[in-house]
Amino acid sequence: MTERELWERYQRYLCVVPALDFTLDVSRMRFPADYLERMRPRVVEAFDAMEALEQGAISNPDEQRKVGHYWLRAPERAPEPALQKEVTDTVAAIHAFAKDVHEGKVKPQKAQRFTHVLIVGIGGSALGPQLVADALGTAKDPMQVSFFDNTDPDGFDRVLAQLGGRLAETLTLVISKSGGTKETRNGMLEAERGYSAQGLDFSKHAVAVTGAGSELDSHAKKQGWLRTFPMWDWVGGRTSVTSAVGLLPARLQGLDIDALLKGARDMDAATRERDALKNPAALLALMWHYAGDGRGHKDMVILPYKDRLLLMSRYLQQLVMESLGKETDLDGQVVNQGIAVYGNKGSTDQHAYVQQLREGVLNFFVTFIEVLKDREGGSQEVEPGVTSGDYLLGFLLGTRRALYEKDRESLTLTVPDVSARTLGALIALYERAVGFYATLVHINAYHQPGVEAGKKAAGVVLALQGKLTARLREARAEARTAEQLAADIGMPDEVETVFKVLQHLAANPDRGVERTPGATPTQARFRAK
Ligand SMILES: O=P(O)(O)OC[C@H]1O[C@H](O)[C@H](O)[C@@H](O)[C@@H]1O
Repeated sequence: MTERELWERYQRYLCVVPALDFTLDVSRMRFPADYLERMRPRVVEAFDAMEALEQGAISNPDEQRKVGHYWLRAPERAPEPALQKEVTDTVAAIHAFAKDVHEGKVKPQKAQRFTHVLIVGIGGSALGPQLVADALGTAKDPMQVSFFDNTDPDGFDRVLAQLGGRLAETLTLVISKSGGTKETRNGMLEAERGYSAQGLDFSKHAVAVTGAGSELDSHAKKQGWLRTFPMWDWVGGRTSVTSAVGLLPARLQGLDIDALLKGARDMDAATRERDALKNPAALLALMWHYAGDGRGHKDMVILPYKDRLLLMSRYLQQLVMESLGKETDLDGQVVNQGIAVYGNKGSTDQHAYVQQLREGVLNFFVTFIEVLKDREGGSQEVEPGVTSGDYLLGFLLGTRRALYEKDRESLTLTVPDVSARTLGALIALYERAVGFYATLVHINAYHQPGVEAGKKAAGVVLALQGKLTARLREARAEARTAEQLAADIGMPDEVETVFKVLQHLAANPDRGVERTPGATPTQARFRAK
């Protein structure tokens, strides 16, 4: 197509949300003229399914759960008055608690004021808070935020070392919907140890966000933590950023959570529109479907031209891949669905992988995110009449054109700024697009059965380690190979796992296992020290 024809196509398909100053441009997707018409029956089905979901249907059939994240931004739409009240009461409680913390009414054990927040969580209990904190945070925020989002010992040490003596002024939020996630439990225990090492009582610095009656809920109550905020079974982890999971950290950081909610609410309103061409979430889902033939054949590359949106791709990775990456469809047929998501930011990536995007394997489509506002205040000129921000736009348009010339398709989202309102809108847009896409390809977007397998297998490894260390203690000074030890504990077929566990224990001197090299690495001998 010529530039003129593209301009026509741009105007024809431009999807605008005036209330948010938001546009979605699909002109650089080469879908045929009749594509949207052909998809109409499935789109109608997707709109119907979404309406039923918002009205409180059991839209997550495997777990027999309602899916209510949209009610978090519009409590009046929740199907039961009790739910509405829980949502509004929780937002009010978050405001009141954060105010008390900022004013020093809720204060730490041995300092005047809380100045830091340490968030302990993983997956949906960390990615949303991380995105919001990084996108909207400033050096002037009343509280700075750090994260424990793994069970990496060195990761814990690094964050604690950065906090140093300021741990005394740090409020720790332990966030877990289920309240039983091991990485988060470990992070909590490691944080507790950090406070104790400084002569501080963890419970006087700790707040939980979790489901009522969970392990974490009971623990927090028993230990007399400062406070607990609720999570509900009708909010999925990866869509929980507009619940206490995302709102509490953001409000403590000093961010405008009402604007975040308003942005999401306005996008929700725009994405209830039943004309797909006027509904950015429906159009987005249709473009994903077109790009990957409804089979996820093309990866979604997220390229925000703004440093503050760097974590968007990581956030969307969970939202999209955990929702859409499914073995079976709603009828139990094996479909192995999904869309792979990756990305970082432009123009930085132009100096990294954009080479492959332009010339290499054609297995992707790009989503450009354009932010109109350059910065707070004015910009200097880096060349006569040209600012750094002009360069950023130039690189976006240049890369988009260079890709299009080589038949590489792209979508462009344009937003006015990176504000709480805009971020809320982007989050809501993708939540809804994922929901629509799931109906287009007939899968349940709201469960994650595949995640459990890895967790169970990890449990088996730790149980094996218990047997192994008991056996090593029994064998005392006698050094034995992994083969021998696997046979000793009655698990000869698990010899590789036995070897890996021994190798790890021996590499960490405090674990009491000594390794004597053998003719090959796997013939090494191990004994208790
Ligand atoms: O919030 P939690 O219950 O601790 O769960 C944290 C994460 O754990 C699991 O692995 C799920 O797959 C994620 O969807 C979830 O966000």
